[in-house]
Amino acid sequence: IPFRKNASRSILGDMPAMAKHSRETGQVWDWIVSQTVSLNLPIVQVFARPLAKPWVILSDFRESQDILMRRTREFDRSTHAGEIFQGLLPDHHNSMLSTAPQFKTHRKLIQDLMTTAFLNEVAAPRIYGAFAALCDLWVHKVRLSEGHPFSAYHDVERATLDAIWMAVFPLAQQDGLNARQQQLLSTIPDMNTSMCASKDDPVEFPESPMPHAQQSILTLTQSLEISMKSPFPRLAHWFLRRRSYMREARTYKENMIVRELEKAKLRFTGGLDGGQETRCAMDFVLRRELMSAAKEDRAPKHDTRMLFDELFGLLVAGHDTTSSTTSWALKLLTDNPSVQRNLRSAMRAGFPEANAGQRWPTVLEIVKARIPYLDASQEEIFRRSIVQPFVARQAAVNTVVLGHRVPKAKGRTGSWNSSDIHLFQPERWLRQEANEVVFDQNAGPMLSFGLGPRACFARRMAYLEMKIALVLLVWNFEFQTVPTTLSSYEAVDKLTHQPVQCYIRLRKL
Ligand code: HEM
Repeated sequence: IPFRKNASRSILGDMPAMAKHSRETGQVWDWIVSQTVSLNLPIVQVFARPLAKPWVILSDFRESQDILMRRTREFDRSTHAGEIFQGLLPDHHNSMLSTAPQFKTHRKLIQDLMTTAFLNEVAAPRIYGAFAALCDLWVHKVRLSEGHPFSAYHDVERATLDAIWMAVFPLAQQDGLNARQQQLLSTIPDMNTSMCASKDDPVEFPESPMPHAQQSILTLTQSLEISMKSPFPRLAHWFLRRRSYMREARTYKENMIVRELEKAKLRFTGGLDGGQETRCAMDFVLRRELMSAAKEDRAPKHDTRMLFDELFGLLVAGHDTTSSTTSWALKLLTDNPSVQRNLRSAMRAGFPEANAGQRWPTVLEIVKARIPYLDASQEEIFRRSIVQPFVARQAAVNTVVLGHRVPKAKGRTGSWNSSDIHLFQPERWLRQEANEVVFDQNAGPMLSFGLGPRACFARRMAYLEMKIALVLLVWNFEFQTVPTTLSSYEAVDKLTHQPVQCYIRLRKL
């Protein structure tokens, strides 16, 4: 398998080139992908760690699809990817190989969380509440910004953290982060925008302080950037965890889960058959443990490390990914006004009662909605944002694929035209069927959530969240163009692939 000749001359392999690129651009994964482009091959080797086996970079969708979905005995989740999370989440299934003895028990504990019952009845109303709070906040920002752009980055980060927090633990909407931010802005009469030299100058709003519990989750999540970028993830995270701010964040997080568990146990004192109000993911997980214990005739185990880490893992995996995706979505919609207009018209037609009543679509209407252009837009957002730019597997047995080109398998998935693959075009996910336009999820390749048994556990929740976010935001606001100095497509690789700039200029509709 070809590799960069310079890499083979040093014990550090490709590391110096990767580190230089990362220092200069803030990105890593585009350098790795660029190797397949410069060697003009779909399979190359990268020596990313000293004295370790190289990474094989495969940029052929069909081959990847085959490995992820069908060759699951030959390839398991990569140990290196697991090590990135191990320091922070040692007892989360994400850190484990599929063959690990505990993997199935962990998955069983959280299996109810992607059921339609949980998603539609518990997660959807809470996600809706979080994005409704974002819309309310932006009404204040429209008033205060007076047509000036502002960065949406922290607002989106707060909305997605609120959404996953409310889905995992009980948290009243008025205690959400954006509700607090809204309270703060409601007390400000104006932002003195007349002092700005130009209408294109961005406005900076004051931020309400982050509560300790939420700040601890952000601090701990951000710590993964260090393990993500290090050739020795476990060691790098071990050193980081010795720092006092990390120890403090961990203590806050642990105490918060202990408190929430105690409250949940009280909610469950009605016994197995009575009074079990399942209000959040924590309650679903506890109910599953009670059921397993009753079936196996043993006492329920509430305070296991497995339970702590699986719940905490939902917060970690659930906010950074959706926050980065929503930030990319705002940029793409801002820079593609015709898509934004088409999407809004499709929504107005798709929610006729809300349109006639001049009200927001309800959460139930959004969950039930089948609007091909909305589905296509969110699919295109996931395709174009690629917030996790790689899917990692390791060979579990000796296999022939790595050294040899394998003929392409023809599958149901279509293909993209390389001349327009970089464009944001929801239409690529639509096709004509008899007299109607339908959404076609197999129109072309996309690996944004991985594939196969170790694909994103919460893909259904992520789709639900993006659908609710798109409906509420595009229904309520027009995203107007922002100056080119505030709309670059530069990115930075942290835990996820994030835009450096996420400025918006809003008009309330
Ligand atoms: C736009 C949003 C999201 C994107 C793009 C995304 C993407 C991904 C990707 C690419 C993987 C690795 C898949 C593979 O190796 O085949 C993954 C795994 C995972 N994701 Fe997501 N994700 C998103 C949202 C979420 C949310 C909201 C949660 C939790 C509430 C979540 C929980 C997980 C978990 C637990 C895994 C590990 C699965 C395993 O190890 O088997 N993700 N995600």
